[in-house]
Amino acid sequence: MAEPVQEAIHAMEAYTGAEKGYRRAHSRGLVFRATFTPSPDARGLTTAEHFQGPPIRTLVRLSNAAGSPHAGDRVSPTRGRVLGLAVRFTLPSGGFATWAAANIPVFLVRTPEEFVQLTTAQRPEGEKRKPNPLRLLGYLATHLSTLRGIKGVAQLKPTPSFAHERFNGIHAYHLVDAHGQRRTFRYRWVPLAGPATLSEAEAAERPEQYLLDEIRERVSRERVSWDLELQLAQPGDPTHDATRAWPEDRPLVTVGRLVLERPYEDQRESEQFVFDPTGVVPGIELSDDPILRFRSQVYRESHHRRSQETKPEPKPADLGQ
Ligand code: HEM
Repeated sequence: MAEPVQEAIHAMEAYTGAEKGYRRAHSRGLVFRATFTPSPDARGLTTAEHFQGPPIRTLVRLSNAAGSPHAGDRVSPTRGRVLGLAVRFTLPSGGFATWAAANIPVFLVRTPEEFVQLTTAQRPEGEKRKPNPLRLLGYLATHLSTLRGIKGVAQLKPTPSFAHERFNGIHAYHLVDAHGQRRTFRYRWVPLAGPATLSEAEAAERPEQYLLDEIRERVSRERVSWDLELQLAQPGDPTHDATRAWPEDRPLVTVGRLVLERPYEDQRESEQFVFDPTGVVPGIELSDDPILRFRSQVYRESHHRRSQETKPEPKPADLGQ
């Protein structure tokens, strides 16, 4: 296996609070049954089968990005957490297509090597087990591109609900239509509930972990949905650098709507699922972003390890009950 994959997994296991039996990132989450309904506009852009017409049965995993399953859903009353929305589309021909997105505008690093360096630079040290700011500054001094990602993470506010978060696919992909025309895009899940944040006082009142209970309860009483928007690139927009956003004036096309239905009935089973961001089908192609293919390998290794480990018995609430 490629060396950087093992190094990345090692860095996550050693420095992010990852626990045996859990995902090495986004360890705490809940899977929902959902429906994805493609819009008529989608068909003209891609031959991908889940965009051709009838609603598609989908699984959605909402997660806290932390390595530790015990991490809080906000860093402090004024700072939120990175959160994830992963999907698995059931294809009409059998099999699945998968994606995984996060509520940050850009990623922190451009290459697998930078991921290992940054994760290692943030390692907890000393008696208090805190990261050494000088080490991080040393990394940043030679990697200014990471500042954009750090700003995005630092600007996250505590959220009342996953239902108010926008999740970005971050990497570039290509659409291929029936005539073979290719268009480059990035995707985002835009919440129909609109954006919302908690005030400092409201956030201070929330328990450390509140988001999974909140979303389970919300889904039982109202429709929770996101529109899938594609941002179409113009020539010259970078496809290989996840730390750089494209200008906001690029055209956006809404290609479908995702609606949560109910928690998946067997959360033990769904904890075994892997939401690989390279899980595309004909009609969608991967870009040259080196992080995209690397993620696929790292997720496979994370799954390999966690599926061979004994996980502590989860709380009933985490089993979708
Ligand atoms: C070098 C870059 C990255 C590495 C090494 C990495 C690593 C990981 C690992 C090890 C997992 C757990 C996989 C499993 O056990 O199934 C994971 C999950 C996840 N990652 Fe990443 N990740 C990277 C970049 C990203 C980016 C750019 C995004 C957002 C666009 C993202 C979003 C997610 C989400 C949403 C999950 C949870 C998937 C689920 O619910 O199963 N990651 N990541």
